[in-house]
Amino acid sequence: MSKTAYVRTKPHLNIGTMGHVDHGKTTLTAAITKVLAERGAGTFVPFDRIDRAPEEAARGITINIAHVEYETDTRHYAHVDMPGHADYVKNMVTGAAQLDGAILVVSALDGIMPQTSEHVLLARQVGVDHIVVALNKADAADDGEDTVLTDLVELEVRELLTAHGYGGDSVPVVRVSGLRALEGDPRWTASIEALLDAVDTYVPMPERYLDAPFLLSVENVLTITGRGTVVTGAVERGVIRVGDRVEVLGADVETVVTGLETFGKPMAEAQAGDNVALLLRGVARDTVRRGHVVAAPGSVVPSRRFTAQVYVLSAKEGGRTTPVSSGYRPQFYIRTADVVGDVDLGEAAVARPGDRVTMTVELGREVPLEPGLGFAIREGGRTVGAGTVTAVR
Ligand SMILES: Nc1nc2c(ncn2[C@@H]2O[C@H](COP(=O)(O)OP(=O)(O)OP(=O)(O)O)[C@@H](O)[C@H]2O)c(=O)[nH]1
Ligand SMILES: [Mg+2]
Repeated sequence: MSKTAYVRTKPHLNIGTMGHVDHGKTTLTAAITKVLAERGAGTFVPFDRIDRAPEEAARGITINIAHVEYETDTRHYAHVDMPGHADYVKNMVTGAAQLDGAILVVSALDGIMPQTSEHVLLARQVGVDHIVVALNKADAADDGEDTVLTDLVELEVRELLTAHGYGGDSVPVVRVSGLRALEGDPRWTASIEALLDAVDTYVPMPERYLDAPFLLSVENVLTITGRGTVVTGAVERGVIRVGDRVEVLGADVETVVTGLETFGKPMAEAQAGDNVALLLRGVARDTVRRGHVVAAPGSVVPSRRFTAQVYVLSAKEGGRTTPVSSGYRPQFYIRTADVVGDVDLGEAAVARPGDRVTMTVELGREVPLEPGLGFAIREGGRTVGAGTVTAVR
């Protein structure tokens, strides 16, 4: 079996759709691949191939993050379609951690809903610097030439983005219909073209740290029968080649990368920003888990204790209604890891919803940490805080 190798002809970026449940993220993702496939740049991925886990098909919602790839005239994109449902925000957090830009999908019929705001807040926290808005369902929002309702939703979205430091006045807001574009209606396929142009021009090519030692946070682990254990994720920094030695932090094994693929295409070398699958020599499937980190041997020292600047979400933002104090033990979502941690608030002693505080955290296990790293704090299935590491102890 020989597969066509991946050829890097254009800059590669990671983007994704986020937003409230049922606002049309998956439909829009399918529509984007359809419009580009008709341009001759990629393969159409129908809705039911994006939402493909059996539980998803049954419930009709996106649970796991789905990846698709496509190309515009100037760029190659890996696109993650993130879940909108509140229970699955944790997947959204780890998906967003690797995004260079995001398409915020807002239904023009419904306007801003709880996960619209939550996703914008989390995106800011995990370092997504550029958002383009797709005001979806524009086909159904207004009658005829009257766009009063959609105009109001647009204003509301711009305000929300400004409130989270995104410069809402300059963010592109494109009125689209994923559904009508999928059906081939030329007015609405044009709206998808306009959205893609906005992404191409508004989301800048990020700086890639190619000279740094290799690091990838494991998003998924799979077994390829007869070949071994494969881990997937986005390369955070550095370069990796077939034959390179790596260590898996968390599993405490050192091994060799014996295969490298991106979207099913073999590659000899992957670099920061690429979405890849790494075949690891002689590693048992159950020793590696999501949240482990694959890195150049000896290049990172994992730790447990850190100091952070944290924003405690207000009740209105879906956070707690009561303050937290030292001894609080929520879950910390760091890169793709999900680890329990003990909070020490020092002299402040308590933090109320809506407060910005400094805290020291003692994690339940060691993970690679560094100043500037963003994370989310969750408890009982909801996000209660978002922070940035300021010092590692
Ligand atoms: N009228 C209209 N309906 C749409 C449009 N886009 C999506 N829908 C409908 O809205 C519903 C939800 O669409 P999805 O694409 O599954 O929404 P989602 O945001 O991916 O939902 P989750 O992944 O569960 O958060 C479906 O019934 C779609 O057919 C659109 O542009 N116009
Ligand atoms: Mg979906």
